[in-house]
Amino acid sequence: MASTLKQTFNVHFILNDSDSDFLFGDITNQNVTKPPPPTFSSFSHLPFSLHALYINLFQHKLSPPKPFCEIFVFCLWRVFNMAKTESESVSEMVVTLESVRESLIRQEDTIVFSLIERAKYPRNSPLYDLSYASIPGFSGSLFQYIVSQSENLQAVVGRYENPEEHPFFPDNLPGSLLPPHNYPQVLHPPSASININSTIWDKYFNQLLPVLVAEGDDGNYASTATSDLDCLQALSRRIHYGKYVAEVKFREAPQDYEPLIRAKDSDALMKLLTFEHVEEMVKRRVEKKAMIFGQEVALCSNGTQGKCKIDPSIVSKLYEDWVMPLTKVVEVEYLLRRLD
Ligand SMILES: C=C(O[C@@H]1C=C(C(=O)O)C=C[C@H]1O)C(=O)O
Repeated sequence: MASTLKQTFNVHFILNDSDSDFLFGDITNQNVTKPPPPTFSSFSHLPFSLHALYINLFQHKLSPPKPFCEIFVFCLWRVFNMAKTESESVSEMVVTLESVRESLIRQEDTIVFSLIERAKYPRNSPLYDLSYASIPGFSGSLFQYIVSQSENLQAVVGRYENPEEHPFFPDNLPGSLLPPHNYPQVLHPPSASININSTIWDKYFNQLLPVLVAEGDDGNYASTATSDLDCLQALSRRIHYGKYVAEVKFREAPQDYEPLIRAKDSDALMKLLTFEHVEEMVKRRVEKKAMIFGQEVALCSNGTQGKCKIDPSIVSKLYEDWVMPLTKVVEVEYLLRRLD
């Protein structure tokens, strides 16, 4: 289905409002019918009724004067170009299993780099200690304070308008002050309520940090907090991207998913959306990335070759134990709402 849509978008020119309504409607409409191919009459809005004149000339077998031909060709070129640009921006909205997997692969880089950065600092536990900092008007750890303040600022500048982003402190966030951006409407709207950041937070601090960083306190709390937040946001974006994965899987096989969704059979949905061989590749690839991105780079041999800034097996374990399982939890949650 998705590849059919992609082909459709790539060949069809948007020439008037009703055509573009048709295309934008396609994204959420499962009963896609093929749009009519562009015909000569599609160019009827050419300036100065050129097309009517041209048809008359053709019908009467007259040959138009040369400058007229040139203007006509120029106008045609403009219309084709406008149509092409618009058609390309529409095709960007087309998501396929291949394109979402490419995005997940790119997000691995962000996650691995952010973990390497966090490992630069020791644990710095006062940052997370509820009794360490007393901030007037705020009850919580220094880290919670930094995250909630950062999210407030990010909300004002539009971060959470993007359906790929999910805040850790969603309550009482201010709205965006920016003009709205036209994000592609790919997801089924009820999925906006899915946010498993509290689970991600818990696993990050209780399972990942203890094995990723060394014990100790170097006082760099603000920098450490920035690194933690980078990791958490990258992990959150990756895991909630499961919404997009679920949407394309649903679109590609609604006949398989619909009965399970209606039966609210979470276990069967989980089984249907799981691809073990893909998960195996993901684990091996992130381990390799951690090894390559984290290696010491020296111009001449100084004994640090082969040394790695983080243990690559931690990253593959992280993916195996909770990044992929949580992504699939998001996928199931999404599918359970898909027919609402
Ligand atoms: C994300 C997908 O769904 C599942 C989750 C995966 C993951 O989190 O990397 C990989 C394969 C699938 O079992 C996918 O099919 O690509």
